[in-house]
Amino acid sequence: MPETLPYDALLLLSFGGPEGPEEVVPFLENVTRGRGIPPERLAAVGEHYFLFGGVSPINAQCRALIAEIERDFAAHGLEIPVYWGNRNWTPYLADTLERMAADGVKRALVFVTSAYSSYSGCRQYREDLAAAVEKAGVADTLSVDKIRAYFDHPGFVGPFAESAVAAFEELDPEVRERAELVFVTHSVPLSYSETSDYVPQHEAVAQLVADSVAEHFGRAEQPWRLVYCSRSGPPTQPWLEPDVCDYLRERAADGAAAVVLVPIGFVSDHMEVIHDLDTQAAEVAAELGLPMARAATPGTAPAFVALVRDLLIERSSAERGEPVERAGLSARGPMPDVCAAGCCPNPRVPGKPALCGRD
Ligand SMILES: CC1=C(CCC(=O)O)c2cc3nc(cc4[nH]c(cc5[nH]c(cc1n2)c(C)c5CCC(=O)O)c(CCC(=O)O)c4C)C(CCC(=O)O)=C3C
Ligand SMILES: [Fe+2]
Repeated sequence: MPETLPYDALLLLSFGGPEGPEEVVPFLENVTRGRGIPPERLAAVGEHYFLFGGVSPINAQCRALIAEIERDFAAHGLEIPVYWGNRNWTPYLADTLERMAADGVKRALVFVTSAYSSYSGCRQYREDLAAAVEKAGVADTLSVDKIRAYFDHPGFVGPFAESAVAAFEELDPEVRERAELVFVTHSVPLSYSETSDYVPQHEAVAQLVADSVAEHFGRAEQPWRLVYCSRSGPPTQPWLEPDVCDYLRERAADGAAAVVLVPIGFVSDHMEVIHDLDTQAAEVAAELGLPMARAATPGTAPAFVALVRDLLIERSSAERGEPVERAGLSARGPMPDVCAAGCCPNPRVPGKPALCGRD
């Protein structure tokens, strides 16, 4: 597998989620340990999972993506094995690292199922990698690098551009022309967004997708708005706003004709998408009599699967000291291979060891 040297494995690293009712509470305990989430919020989020039989969609989505990555690698003659580990549920990252070391893996490249920079989407994964390498006792035998943030890669933006157009086309032709384009991502505390490019990166993706929509429908310009879902934390702590449901109420009051929601914050239909958008926001829109369509996430779109291969080859070439072409559609990307010292900090837990960064 010369194209992927010096790497001898790819590790898909994700969030993890429960796969049965009895797993919901222990999963939430893993996620929120030491994070000061109010008990009411925790109970409410538990209910979101119970509404879906206690099963998060995320693990099945990771399995499906890995199956497609393996097929894509084989079709392109890449023989590198693909492993899977999660931060918050089985298969736990530390267990996977232990198995990789036992299999003889020496240097792995990590693909995280989060496209943007922020504490939650980047450094927290790198801190968990540091902790898991320690826990697995593989620090001396197995090293890991992390693939850069890929928010503006054509393999991520392209599927959203297509699905946004498809969502407009789902709407009644009567309202399609006047439908408003609304991008949705996961809210984070302002203390995270102020210390990362989280918002400008989303704005860059939103503009690219809006440009594609405008071009497809032959419009001079397609206005858009970025809104947020899944706020948690105590009410006293400021988070990114507006919330998607509040925004829908505001737009309906102003006489909006229809909305197209594009969940650019999510690589697949996570709980936030199937609950906060398809259940909660859809309910609010129905009450308001506001027609709503929701664009698909990349999931296992061929372009997104190919993105993983492209980023693996990009990073492998870079590590071999070869010149590389880096795909990136915005002025904000491509991001550096190795995170800058002190990037994406969590002001509440400073100084935790993290891998894959200059610090
Ligand atoms: C930016 C971001 C992403 C995107 C980047 C990425 O993909 O990693 C993300 C992903 C996800 N978040 C997820 C689930 C949860 N996140 C929580 C809590 C929090 N998320 C935060 C941010 C983010 N989260 C933050 C700032 C908190 C507060 C606590 C803290 O400061 O860390 C809680 C606790 C309860 C609650 O308060 O909601 C849960 C259950 C799932 C699984 C979904 C599924 O099952 O399909 C996924 C993919
Ligand atoms: Fe989250």
